[in-house]
Parts: sequence; C-alpha cells; structure tokens
Amino acid sequence: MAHNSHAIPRKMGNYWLQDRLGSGYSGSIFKAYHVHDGTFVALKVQDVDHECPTNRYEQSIYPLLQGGEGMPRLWASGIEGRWHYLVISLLGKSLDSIYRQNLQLGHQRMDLRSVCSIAIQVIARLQIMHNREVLHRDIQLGNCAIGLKPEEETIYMIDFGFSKRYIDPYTRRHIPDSKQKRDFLGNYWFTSVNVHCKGKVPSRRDDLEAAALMFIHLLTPGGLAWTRNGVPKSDSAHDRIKRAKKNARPEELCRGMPSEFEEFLRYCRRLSFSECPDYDKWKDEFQALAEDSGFTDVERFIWPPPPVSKVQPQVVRPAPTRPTMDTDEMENVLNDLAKLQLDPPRPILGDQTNVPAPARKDNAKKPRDIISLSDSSEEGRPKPNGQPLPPRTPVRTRKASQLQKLRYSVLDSTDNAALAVAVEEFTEFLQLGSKTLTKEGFAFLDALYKQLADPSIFVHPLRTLRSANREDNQAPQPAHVKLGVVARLRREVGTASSNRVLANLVADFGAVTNKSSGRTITKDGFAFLEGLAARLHALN
Ligand SMILES: Nc1ncnc2c1ncn2[C@@H]1O[C@H](COP(=O)(O)OP(=O)(O)OP(=O)(O)O)[C@@H](O)[C@H]1O
Repeated sequence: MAHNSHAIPRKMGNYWLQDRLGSGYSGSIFKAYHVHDGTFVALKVQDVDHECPTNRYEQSIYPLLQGGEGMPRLWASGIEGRWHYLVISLLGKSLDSIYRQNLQLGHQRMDLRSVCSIAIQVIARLQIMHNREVLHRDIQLGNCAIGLKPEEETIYMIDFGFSKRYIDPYTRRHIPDSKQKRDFLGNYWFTSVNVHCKGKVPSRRDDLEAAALMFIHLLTPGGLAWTRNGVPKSDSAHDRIKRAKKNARPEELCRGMPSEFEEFLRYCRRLSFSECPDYDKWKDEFQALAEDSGFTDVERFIWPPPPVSKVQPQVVRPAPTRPTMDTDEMENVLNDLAKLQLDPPRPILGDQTNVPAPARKDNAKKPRDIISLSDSSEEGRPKPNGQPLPPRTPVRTRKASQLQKLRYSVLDSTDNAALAVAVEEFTEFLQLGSKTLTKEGFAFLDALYKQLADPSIFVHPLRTLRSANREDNQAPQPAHVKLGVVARLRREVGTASSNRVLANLVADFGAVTNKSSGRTITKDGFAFLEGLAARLHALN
C-alpha cells in the first residue's frame, strides 16, 4: 500500500491533520487537533483495504484498556473516504528514539536507573493488559512511548495492532496451545524464543519474555548481538537471527548485569503456557535493585537520568551503638593485637575435638568479638550486640540480601547445629523461590566451606565461588555430568565422617553447579543440601 500523504484528506472527522509523527508497516500517524476545542491528538490512518487491517484490530482492543495507567485514550474512530482512522492521546518520544539519542551521545548502553524504571513500568503495563485479558504480542522499544508534559515520567504502551484477547469472551477459557507451528508474529529483536524460533502460540509469558529481552538489550553495550546487523533482508539472515537468539544462554546475555535480569529472563522462560506471571514480585525486584543501587523515586521514568545522589541508602543507617575510638586509641589497640601470642591456637569448628564445650543452639548466632572495621561487603550484617539492623528497604527482603544474611549466619556460627540451621534456611529459601544459584548463593557456599574446613583462617574465594566469566572459559558441562556428580554427593553426604569431608563435598557441589548451564539446583541438589543439614546435626 502506498502511504501517500497527498491522498490523505487534511481533515478526518472532527480533526485537522498536521505533521506526520511516524509511519509503520500498515499506515501513518499524524499530529492533529480538534476543530472546535483545539485539543491535540495523534491520528492513525490506514487504507481500508489494507491486507493487514491493524487499525480495526486496535479499534477493538482500545475499549478494553481504557482508564488503565499508561494506556492511551481512544477519542474517536471512523472512516473518511478510503481511510480508516483512530484518534488517540498524543504522546511524546518512543523508548526507541530515546535509546538512539542516548547512543548518539556516545553511551553504549542505558543507565541502570532508567532500565529499572522501564522494567517496573513495562511490567505494570503488561499486568494491566493481561488483567484485562489482552496480550500485546509486539513488545519493543518503538511500542513504548513517554507521555507529554506533565506525564513525561509515565511510559505508555502503544500499537495494539497485533494484540489479542487470550480469554475467550464466551467460554471464559484460555486460548488453546497448539503443537502446530505458526508463522512468526511480533518483531525480530525481542519476540520470545518460543514464538519466534519455535513457532509456538503466544501467551502472557511471551509478552514478559520480550520485555526481559528488551531490558537486557538496553543494558548490553551495543545492544543484543542479533540486533546489530539491522532488519534481515533475506530468509538466511532471518534464520541467523533466530539461531543466535535461540542459542544465547541467559548467563551469557546477562554477563556483568545485576542478577535480577538473568533471573527474570529465566523466570519468563519457565512459565507454562497459560500460567499467570507474578508481576508484583518482579516490579518489587527491580524496585529493590534500584534502591539498593542508590536510586530514588525509580518508579518515575526521568529522562535524562538525574545525577546519582551522593548519599547512598546504605549510608543512611542508624549510628553504631558501640563507643567510638580516636585514631591514637585505634593504633594502640592494633599494636597490642599485633603483639598477641595466639598460643594455644584458637579452637576451630573444623576440628570437633578441640571445641571446649558444645555451644547451645540458642547461642549459635552469638556475635564474634572482633568486628570488621572496613569491609564494606559486611553491610546488612547483624549488629555486634546481636540485634539485627533494621531492613534497608521497606519493600521486602530481596533474594540477594536474604542470601547475604544467611551467609553471615554461617560466618557467625560457632557450632555445627547453627550451621545446620543456616543450611536448612538456605535450602528452604531456594526451594520456595528461584532455584538459580546467584553470586550471593555461591558466596554462601564459600562461607560454609570455610567454616567447615577451618573457620580460624581467612581463605580467598574458593572454587565454589561463581566466577563472572567462568574463569577457565570452559563450556558448561553436559547436564548428565552434573546430575551424576550431584547424585554421588547426595549419597556420600549421609556418611561423611567429619567437617573436613563435608567441606570437600560442599566445594564439589559448588564447582559442579557453577559449571552447569543455568546454575540451577536440581532435586538431587536439594536432597544433598538436606542431607548436609542432617549430617551437621549428627556431627554436632
Ligand atoms: N499516540 C502517539 N503519539 C505520538 N507519537 C506516536 C503515537 N503513536 C505512535 N506514534 C509514533 O508513530 C510510530 C508508529 O506508530 P505505531 O507503532 O502505532 O504504528 P504502526 O503503523 O502500527 O507501526 P509498526 O509498523 O511499527 O507496527 C511510533 O513509533 C511513534 O514514534
């Protein structure tokens, strides 16, 4: 179809057309104003005979979305001559144009604050659409636009030409899945692997996966690899995009990013066809990530991003209750410590024979006497008087901080019973939520290894620690190798004769999970952890 503006009348219904705002595959969109009250709107025009009458589809979807936050208002629709038109709220820039502008300014990727804001708002928009039984089916940067002043901090969803109801209005049932391959519908960059590469029927999970890929794209220097050669001009180029998208593992796509992005992508891919996603959980995750990174008011999309506040939230914490020391006093204490003869050696947990008396379980979390003075990684650690610090964010405890707290419980443990409790809590926490072992999960295993091997020494991060680049650069091992090793560990943990033996099993467990694709804990893995807790009780 030719989108010839000369052929389009200057007036449609009660609106005078002005500049063209954009044009897509199926038509054009103009700025327009009402002939009587002068209100500005956006007017979408399409040839009535267009082979893909997306304006008509949109016309049927808009009424379902009216009143929802971030949903444009439909003011009017109709036919003028050979043109079908939709009159909708006039909006500002699309995220695509903001992203490109940012690239032109020399930024290879978007800043974390903006991406968290986009994530929170886009997930909220999908929640509204899905609650109203509508799938978007074409999530991309060009289909998200910010409002005009005073709504420039709100992200709107646009372009419902591919949208569809997923609940049958008559039977009230979810649309059926199908084994038959369908033609791909959506966009090259972000449409989910299931829909794009496997020809599956789109459902809520696919809108969410497209959003996840879009967030990851924004944080990837230069964007996702398969977007870099532009729109494919041949079938073979399109096949290359599909292959690259299908083969890209979440941990590779999200390398160097906060773990929330990898976990969100994995979560979307684990959802079943008709499952309702947990939108609130993921909005909270991105909100907490932003707050932990020192950003405030992140639910507002502020562009350009405001300068990062110098006062990080971690700093705004209650003053320590312990007495302060001046520099001279501190120097004296350090000199005295240096002169101390540590003989006989401090009792260590790894060797049960030299622990003078078994500590009671309620003493388990008794704090140590020496407090780290400079290690900033200790934030969130219980205060020396045993009182936990107030939570940093009122939202809820995030996975990372929860795992960090468990790690501190391990480091503060003075007997095996306390270690067993920490392992039980760790196991339960992962069973209830994401089963992916993040860097905080590996840090927990590291702490456990250290306590079991010899708690009196400082150890450098062990082989259980997850490395951002898989330091040996090896490809992940095949799944059967992991399954075999974990099954063996599960068997051996029940008969381990000492903490030292348990330490080695923990190290092997960390190493095999680190090398596996996905770094998820399997059923056998959970059985291993449960067996470990039981053995720690037995060896107490
Ligand atoms: N309400 C609006 N206010 C301002 N600009 C808009 C509005 N809606 C769309 N645009 C601009 O027009 C472009 C095309 O709009 P839209 O995606 O709705 O049209 P389309 O013909 O369905 O496009 P596509 O072929 O990309 O699906 C958008 O990327 C945006 O820049």
